[in-house]
Amino acid sequence: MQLWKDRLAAMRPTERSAAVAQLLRIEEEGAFAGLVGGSPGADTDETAADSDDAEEAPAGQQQRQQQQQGGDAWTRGLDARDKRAVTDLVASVTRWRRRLDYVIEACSGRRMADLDAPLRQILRIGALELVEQGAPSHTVNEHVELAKRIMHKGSGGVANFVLREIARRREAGTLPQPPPPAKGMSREQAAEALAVGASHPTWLVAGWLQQYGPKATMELLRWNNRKPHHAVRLAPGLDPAAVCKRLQGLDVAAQPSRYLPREFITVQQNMQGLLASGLIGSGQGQVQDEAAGLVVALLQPQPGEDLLDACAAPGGKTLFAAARMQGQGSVLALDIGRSRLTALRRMAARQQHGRIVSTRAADLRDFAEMLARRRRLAATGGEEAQQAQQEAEQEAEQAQQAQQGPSEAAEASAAAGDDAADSGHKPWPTQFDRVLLDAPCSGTGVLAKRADLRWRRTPEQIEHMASLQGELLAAAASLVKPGGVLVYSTCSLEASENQQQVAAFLAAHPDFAVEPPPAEAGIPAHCLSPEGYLLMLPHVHGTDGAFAVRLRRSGDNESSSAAAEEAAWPTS
Ligand SMILES: C[S@@+](CC[C@H](N)C(=O)[O-])C[C@H]1O[C@@H](n2cnc3c(N)ncnc32)[C@H](O)[C@@H]1O
Repeated sequence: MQLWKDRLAAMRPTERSAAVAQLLRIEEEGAFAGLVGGSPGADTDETAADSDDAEEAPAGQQQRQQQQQGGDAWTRGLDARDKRAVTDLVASVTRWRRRLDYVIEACSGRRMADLDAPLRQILRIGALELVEQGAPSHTVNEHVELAKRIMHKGSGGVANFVLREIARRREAGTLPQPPPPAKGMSREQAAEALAVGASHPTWLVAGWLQQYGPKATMELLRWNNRKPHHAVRLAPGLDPAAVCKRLQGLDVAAQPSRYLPREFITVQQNMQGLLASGLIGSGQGQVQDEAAGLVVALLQPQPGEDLLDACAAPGGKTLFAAARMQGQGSVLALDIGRSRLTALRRMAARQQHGRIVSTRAADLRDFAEMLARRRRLAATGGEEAQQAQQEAEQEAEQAQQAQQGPSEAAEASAAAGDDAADSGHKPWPTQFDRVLLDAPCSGTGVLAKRADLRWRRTPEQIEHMASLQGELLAAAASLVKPGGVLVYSTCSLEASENQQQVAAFLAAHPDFAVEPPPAEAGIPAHCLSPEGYLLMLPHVHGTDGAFAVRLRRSGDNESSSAAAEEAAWPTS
């Protein structure tokens, strides 16, 4: 183990030392910038709690597990308020990292890459406090001490020199500023200038400049650097106005959502007060962005229908859909991530949806292939059809046993007060009335909440995701009944993951057509693009970014459906 790790673990933690530890985890282990030592489900302002979006990094999962097991040495002894301060500090440093590095490099004449990793984090924290938060110059002493304790005297000397120089230049009004974009710059130069100033990767800004233009890009960059606000979906039957009134009494600035006023509220500030109110802890409210809610509104699940949520975990949309179905029908929540489905089942039971929600851990492509085979067998009639039916029943039972240990089954059953534990036994249909494909994506629409994501994404990943999305979309389409509805959604702002996916899908699936949402779906007109897509832009709508399209499968064109299915899933 590196020396600094031992030293960090041995010292009595402070907010700054804990922040250094977490920043190192993000930089070296790919952890995400949120939730330092908090309890799961009680995430505060800067967490991934409601960005039911981009996948959770394995390191992030490890971190959650560690926290569930009582936290780690680096936060031991810090109370909940301190931990939230650490979370905020980590998020701010992560968000402003590129700009802070620019200032540090300009003031020190050294490249960040040449400094040791812990010293980089200390300098970033110090620079943030001095440059962005107006901390008094004498706080430099504390950073110097921290550098000496975690590393050695020499590191303290570097911290002293660099941070004093930043403080001096701040007093003199000569802090180095990244050059703003100017006339005559090439597009690449303008992207670079904007990206350094707003602390984003250049390639991302260059793409947005091309797709959205300079004005919208600058607004989006500003949005991503603001402290995010959150929305909460309320349990059915709760009156948003009454809940907001109660919260206002607790000094929580809350109001009914302007997009989903009957089910959501927004919380502008004081998330701590919200958590203290017990609304989330009691299961009466779930942190969920309004844009995610609108995706479900676009899907319009109806009581009594069979619904497949094809990429369901962690389950925010599954549970909202189940709430809309009022306990009637069935919701199959499928995801490749088995452990995240366990959490989803617990939440479903807690929110009284255990009766209609069942889960399945599988790759959607394999699952679609399996059901296509079952349909083919069933279509042959006779013995083979019976075999298909038996297979379905056995399979559902096995899945139930594999996924639900006895204690969990009992818990779900008790919490739901019904036969929740048996709900998974019903064989799934081979095609569904409605299918939601909330695809794995780059998550570029949630960068305000996921400060680390902007540094983790690469153009190659987006290319890879786009190709996966195309495959998942074809698989999901095969699971839609003739006449049924397919909603494809992402929390990405990239055309390659959104509009271009739809265009490619429609070209390969003539039995599907875009269906603009009917008035009853309640989607405000200004949230829809001219093509009828749901398009939530953070800087325009004040929500997470989201894209969704509602596609209707024709009911009378069986041959083209079958042809498309055959093309997607060869029978061999
Ligand atoms: C955007 S997240 C879904 C968020 C979820 N709909 C919600 O609202 O809480 C995408 C999900 O797709 C899952 N996934 C990725 N590849 C998959 C595959 N091949 N088959 C099934 N699920 C997959 C990931 O595990 C992740 O949970």
